[in-house]
Amino acid sequence: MKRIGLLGCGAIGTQIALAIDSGKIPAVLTHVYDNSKDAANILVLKLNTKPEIVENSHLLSSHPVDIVVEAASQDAVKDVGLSVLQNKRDLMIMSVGALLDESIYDILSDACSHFKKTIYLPSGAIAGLDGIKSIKHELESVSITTTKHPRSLKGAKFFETSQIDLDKINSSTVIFEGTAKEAVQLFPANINVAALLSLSGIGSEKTTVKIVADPNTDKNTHHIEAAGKFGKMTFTIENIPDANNPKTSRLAILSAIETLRKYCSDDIQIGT
Ligand SMILES: NC(=O)C1=CN([C@@H]2O[C@H](COP(=O)(O)OP(=O)(O)OC[C@H]3O[C@@H](n4cnc5c(N)ncnc54)[C@H](O)[C@@H]3O)[C@@H](O)[C@H]2O)C=CC1
Ligand SMILES: O=C([O-])CC(=O)C(=O)O
Repeated sequence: MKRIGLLGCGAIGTQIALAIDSGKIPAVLTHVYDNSKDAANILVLKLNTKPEIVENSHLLSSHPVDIVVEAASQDAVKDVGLSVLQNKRDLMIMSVGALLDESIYDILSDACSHFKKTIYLPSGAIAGLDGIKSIKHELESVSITTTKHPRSLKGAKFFETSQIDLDKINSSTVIFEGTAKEAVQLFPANINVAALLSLSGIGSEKTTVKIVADPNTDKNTHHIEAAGKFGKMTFTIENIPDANNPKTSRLAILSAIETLRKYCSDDIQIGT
């Protein structure tokens, strides 16, 4: 049975832990960490099989786990990613935006080959990455338009310098247009999907992002358009937001659970 260390006990981390506890993921959750001690304690209370709460994030991979699952923040990836691989553990990353920093990407990618370990990036809150990966050498343009309720965009770095007041938006409004690289820096908890799209396709400078605040939506919608020599692909994913964290879609949680289930099972593997 695989042993899992969990970094981040919020919306995604909690559902992953419950999926392990219920046997849906055939593994044991042995260690957890969250910057918020309360978040870690509340999670452990919900579990039948209690993991140990470690004192800092680096300690997760010093224990004999097979994989560390990051469901915390881009900073957490930058802080512990390398040490997880150096300790010869696999790593699953949800805060994929961190990898659009080329120096972080190169360090982690080199460490994977050096230590013979793998980083897993679940498809998160979107679908279609199998197709994008297959046609990446023939891709000419990729765009993603993400529409969320203003409450799901609150707290983003973007608003520290923008004049836009989310509380005053009363109809669907484009609040950001730019590259994926800019988007993940300005909206670190909202647009990791643009990082997944960039890494699967033509990179973060050529992948374009539009973010729309719509007070009349109750979904997190991602509309992707890709075109090139191969033809054209469009995907629209209308996600139900998580009840505890409206920034995060239910699909992101389920894709994390499915990626881990696959990692922990000897099974037929479907898809590219
Ligand atoms: N790849 C994808 O498609 C998606 C990725 N995400 C990303 O996944 C991550 C987790 O998402 P949620 O669980 O919804 O967030 P959340 O905000 O509900 O939970 C995050 C937890 O991590 C903790 N945390 C934050 N930084 C930390 C650090 N440096 N060290 C230790 N603990 C830390 C927080 O205290 C919090 O309890 C976020 O970065 C989010 O942006 C979310 C949705 C989709
Ligand atoms: O869950 C979503 O809809 C997308 C999201 O927050 C992200 O990509 O960071």
